[in-house]
Amino acid sequence: MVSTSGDVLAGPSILSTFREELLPMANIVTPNIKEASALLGGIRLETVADMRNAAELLHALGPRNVLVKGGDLPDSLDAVDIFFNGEHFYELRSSRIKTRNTHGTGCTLASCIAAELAKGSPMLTAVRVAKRYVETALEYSKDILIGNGIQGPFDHLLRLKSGSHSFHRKDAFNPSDLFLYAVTDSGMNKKWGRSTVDAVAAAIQGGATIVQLRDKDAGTKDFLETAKSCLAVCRSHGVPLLINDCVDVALASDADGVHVGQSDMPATVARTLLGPEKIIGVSCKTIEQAQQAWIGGADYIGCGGVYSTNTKANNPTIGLDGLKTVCSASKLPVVAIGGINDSNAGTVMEMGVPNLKGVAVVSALFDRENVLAETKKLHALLMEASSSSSKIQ
Ligand SMILES: Cc1ncc(COP(=O)(O)OP(=O)(O)O)c(N)n1
Ligand SMILES: Cc1ncsc1CCOP(=O)(O)O
Repeated sequence: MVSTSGDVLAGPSILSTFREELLPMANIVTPNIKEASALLGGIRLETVADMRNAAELLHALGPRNVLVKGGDLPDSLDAVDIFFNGEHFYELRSSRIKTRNTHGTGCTLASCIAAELAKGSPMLTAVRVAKRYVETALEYSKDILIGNGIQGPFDHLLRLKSGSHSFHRKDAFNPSDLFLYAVTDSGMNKKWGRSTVDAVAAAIQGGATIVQLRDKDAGTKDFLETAKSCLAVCRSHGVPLLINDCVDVALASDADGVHVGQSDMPATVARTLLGPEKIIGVSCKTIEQAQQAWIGGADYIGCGGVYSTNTKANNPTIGLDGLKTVCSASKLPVVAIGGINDSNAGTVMEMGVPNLKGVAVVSALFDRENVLAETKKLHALLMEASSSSSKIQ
């Protein structure tokens, strides 16, 4: 209806047909901000909260799912889209790519969603994969010069040209992926009678935005097998998978990166082994450790334990004050960890401290009977908390 360049492609005369005939038939509708506003009688859409409201109002017009695209949202560093399936909201973030070559992104996104659905993907997965494709294609073609218009087209054939066989793979770390960080525990999953792979699939389905495979008991061979199986699940959903501690397993499985602690391989050595594109996270409790992680080439820090936990023995807590201190001084994005669950995640996120991008949780997701339901609950709560702290990070 309204292109990325602002051109009106469908005038007001057909708005009522859109609303009354097309939307009730649609499986998903994917308006940008201007289109959502036009469909809703010209309402103002200026914040993520406005986008959630618009998604709900559009859903009431009949489509089964709504994706309000926030690429044009003023003042946001990331591109934030709101997905609503009538039950839950999902805030899907991606890095804003500086380029004039954005012509056709909306059509491409919708076509890619349709193609993923045809392949049998669930709707949220299809949307995530499509977003990742568009983001990767924009990055790939951001500098091409073609034609004379203000906006250039982007290049859909990157996969063939770059020789890459997996465009789901992350080539650059996106800090917004730290929003809901699921850290597995094989003991907990075994206790509840499920495999790590099934648990990871359920967490992703529930809204986990990054996964870490943490298994303190497995031998290298079994750990590698589990990593490969989980990687297949994560890649098909466009969610990064990191390996706890074991750089060799990360390398052998081609996972997206590692998370290392203070007594593990130093970040600088891990970076040399893994190369520039893999993600490296480092556990930090102090400003000095955070500084060192940055110097060592880490991408993010895990800060905690914030609250006490039974998941990790002999791990002194730093509390909310310790978290704030490290976050404020950190040059890297931060994820809070330790004793975080649905009773305190809101408090952590509502603090709105600089650099804090999300929470990492083990037992609140995996020491539970229903991983899917727990992840959905925590995701909804984090969404609420981050929008009520009215931060667009
Ligand atoms: C995201 C995140 N933050 C911190 C940790 C803890 O890592 P570490 O200090 O290496 O302790 P173990 O997990 O190895 O027991 C983490 N795993 N993830
Ligand atoms: C691995 C780790 N590092 C610091 S606290 C912690 C455990 C977090 O587990 P839980 O989320 O169950 O408290």
